[in-house]
Amino acid sequence: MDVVSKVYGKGRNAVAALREVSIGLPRGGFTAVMGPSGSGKSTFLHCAAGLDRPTAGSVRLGGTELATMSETQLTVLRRARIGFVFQAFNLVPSLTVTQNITLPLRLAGTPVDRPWLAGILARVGLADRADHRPAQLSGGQQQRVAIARALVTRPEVVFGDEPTGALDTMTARDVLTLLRETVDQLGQTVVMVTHDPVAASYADTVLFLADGHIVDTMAAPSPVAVADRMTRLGAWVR
Ligand SMILES: Nc1ncnc2c1ncn2[C@@H]1O[C@H](COP(=O)(O)OP(=O)(O)OP(=O)(O)O)[C@@H](O)[C@H]1O
Repeated sequence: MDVVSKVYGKGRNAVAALREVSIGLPRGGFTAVMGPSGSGKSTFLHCAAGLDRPTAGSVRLGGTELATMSETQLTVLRRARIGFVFQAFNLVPSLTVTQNITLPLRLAGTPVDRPWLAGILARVGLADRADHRPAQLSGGQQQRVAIARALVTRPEVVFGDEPTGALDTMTARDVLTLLRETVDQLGQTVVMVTHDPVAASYADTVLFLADGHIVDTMAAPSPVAVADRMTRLGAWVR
């Protein structure tokens, strides 16, 4: 990402959500994005993932420039090369676990690689739930389905927007451990927005945003160090 700016609205109502942000996210790394409310985290994620286009600047995935792509081109690129995990699991209630996981492949017209699918089901611990429907699963299991769905296309990057935001502490830990394993064992690149210093501590690097700028990065983050940095950003001052 090079000198990326994003302005919402026009004239006197214009809000600069990102201000000339330049950053490279390492392939095969786990990056967490933190910052106070309104600092631009979601905007950063949306621009990096091709869900939204920046007002100015360059966003690249591998060698592909995203900033100038049409909506249709972005849709095709997202389907083929990016995985998403959101706070709300966004599963289709009428489909089984397997059908939910393979939905991105069907949308892209890509055949299902059965051994890869079986491996993913095993990795997320749902091999014995393959024919269940989402309503028959716990919240943590549903988020595991969403992670499996994000991984099934072998995306270059998995983007998470508060992926553990709807989960209790223990279940959140399982999901974070799973994301960590995809990085360590599959070489997956993961970028995750979170409010939770413990969640951020599972990442290799934390980016801190404030007022549309990246104001700091932290390697090998501990929950305490992340919480301390957030406090100094005024994130939790009431
Ligand atoms: N669609 C939009 N139209 C106008 N302003 C927007 C829009 N989306 C975001 N903003 C503004 O841009 C700024 C950054 O918003 P963003 O959602 O990226 O922050 P955030 O760090 O993700 O916040 P939070 O932690 O509260 O989710 C905020 O001032 C917000 O009000």
